This record gives sequence, C-alpha cells and structure tokens, in this order.
Amino acid sequence: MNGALAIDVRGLTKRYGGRAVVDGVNLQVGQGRICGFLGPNGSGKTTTIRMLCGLLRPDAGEGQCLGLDFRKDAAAIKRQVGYMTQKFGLYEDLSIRENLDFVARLFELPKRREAVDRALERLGLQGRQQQLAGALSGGWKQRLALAACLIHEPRLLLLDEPTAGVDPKARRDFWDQIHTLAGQGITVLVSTHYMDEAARCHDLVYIAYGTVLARGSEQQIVEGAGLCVWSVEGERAGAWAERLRGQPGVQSVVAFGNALHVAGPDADRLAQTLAPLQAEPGLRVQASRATLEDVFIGLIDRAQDNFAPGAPGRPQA
Ligand SMILES: Nc1ncnc2c1ncn2[C@@H]1O[C@H](COP(=O)(O)OP(=O)(O)OP(=O)(O)O)[C@@H](O)[C@H]1O
Repeated sequence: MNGALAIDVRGLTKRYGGRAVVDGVNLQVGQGRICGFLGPNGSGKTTTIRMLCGLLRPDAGEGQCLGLDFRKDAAAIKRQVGYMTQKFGLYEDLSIRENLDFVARLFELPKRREAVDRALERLGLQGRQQQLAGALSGGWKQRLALAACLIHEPRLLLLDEPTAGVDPKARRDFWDQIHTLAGQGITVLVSTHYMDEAARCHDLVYIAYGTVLARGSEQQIVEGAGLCVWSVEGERAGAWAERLRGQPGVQSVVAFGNALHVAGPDADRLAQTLAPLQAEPGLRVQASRATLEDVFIGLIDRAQDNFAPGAPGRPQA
C-alpha cells in the first residue's frame, strides 16, 4: 500500500448533465484513521463515497483504494469495503439475525453462522437477535446496519451520515464503536453534518459545490482559517444581530442563547465595528475562539460568492 494510505485518489470528478457535482477532488486517508467528510447538502459527499466503492463510475480521476486501482479493481475493492448508506437498507420484516444472515449469504461467506455470531457480538446485538429490524429504535437500527457492514471483515468503512436522526447517547455509543474499529486497523471515511462528530475524527475534509475547501485536523482547519470571533453577550444581545449583519468586517452573526457569535476574517475592521458596543449598558463584548462551525459557515459564504456571476475561480484546498 502506498505510504499506508487506505484511500489515495486524485482528480475525482463526476458530472451530471454537464455540471460537475464532484470536481477534481483529491482525497487521502491513512490506514486506521477516521476521516470526517463534511459539507452542506448536495456538496458531493455521497457521490464521492459511491465512486470510491465502485458503485458509480467517475468521469475522471485516478488513484488507489486499499492498494487497488479504484477504477479497474472495483469488484475486488467492494469485497473489502463496508458501505453504510444514508437510508436504512435492511429488511424491516426480518429479525436482526435473519438480516445479518442474508448479508452473509450475499457475500457468500463460508462459515455463515460464525460470521453472524461474530457480528452480533461485536455490536452487542446478541440479546436482541430475534427482534424484527422494523421494531428497533433509530440507534439500534444504526447498530444493526453497522453490524451488516462488518460481517465480511472489511478493511475500509464508508459511512454516509450514519447517525442522522439518532439521539445523542446512541450517537456517542456509535462513535465509541467507530473508534474501537479504527483501533483494530479499520479505516473509516464518514460523512456527517454534526460538529461534535467532526471533533471525534482524526482528520477532516470539507467539501462544497464538489470542491474541497479545507482539510486537516480540527485544530489545523480552525487555525488555518484565520477567522476572528467576538462574543456579544447580554439579555438584549439578540436585538443587535440584524444591525451587525453586513457591517464592515462582519462575515457572520449567529445567536447562541443570550450571546451572539460575530465572526470575520479581518481582525481590525471587526474590532472597529464592535467598538461602540463596548459602551452599551448590559452588553459584554469580548474576543472569543473560532469554532469549526464558524469556519465552515465562513467557507461556504465565500464559496457562494465565488459562484456569483463574474466571480473568479473557486478555492481549492
Ligand atoms: N443521479 C443523479 N443525477 C443528477 N444529479 C445528481 C444525481 N445524484 C446526485 N446528483 C446531484 O449531485 C449533487 C451532489 O449530491 P450528493 O448526494 O453527492 O451530495 P451530498 O453532499 O451527499 O448531500 P447530502 O448532505 O444532502 O447527503 C447534488 O446537487 C445532487 O442533486
């Protein structure tokens, strides 16, 4: 394998009706790493994932997945990849055990019973194995879907928004499981819209309009963005939101309870705009730390600008 990279693709491109929905994406994920794949709706995450596991034919791109040519060796790659789709894809009128047995048959596993038992045990599903999948809560359904992904002992997991709509406790348990799997050497590429989940990834890739806008660890992305953030706090802080939007140096204003998060890339202009608020009674104005969410909101705002008529080319990380 190339430098212990489980995924190493360059120039990945997919077009629909002449429009590139994935546009020259480079993606490298180290073996045993958890890489979070983030971006707004329709940014190209699912399309990228489906090209990586050989379900969609790319229009351009080259590279390797698990040391195999991702274009020529799609069949061999599929056998070593566990792909969890956004929607629950198992049979609701079969039990947990029957669903896993069905998947084991699809993979033509030689020792099916043992494989099913192993998957049940791995995800703590033994006690529920006779329950119908359709009767499970969202969290247990996700657990079953992950068990099904693991039944053929894949080396790479491609998880497409695996915890959408799942409660925080079940999401936390799911992520503990993901870390256990990564500890066993399994590589994980996981798309998510949740910032707390992004923080649990080793590496992050942020994509918008089919183009990668940022990559690195959470710390690298936040520091690399050079975004300045101020907190404007007080019972009447909300009344200032509209007045601050569009002012010099202000890129975004987001309310969190009694506080506004005011962000912008130019420290001096932002400080000048906020200076008069320091004298307002009942308002506390202080410099704050940028979060991943602040950075992503800033990135998408700028990316939209770059799509405007007459705008220059898009940024590429
Ligand atoms: N078969 C298709 N034909 C035409 N357009 C498509 C097709 N599949 C996807 N697209 C378009 O490609 C773009 C990227 O879609 P994709 O599902 O990859 O985004 P995503 O980042 O996974 O979004 P989400 O976060 O909502 O799941 C969207 O604009 C979508 O409408």
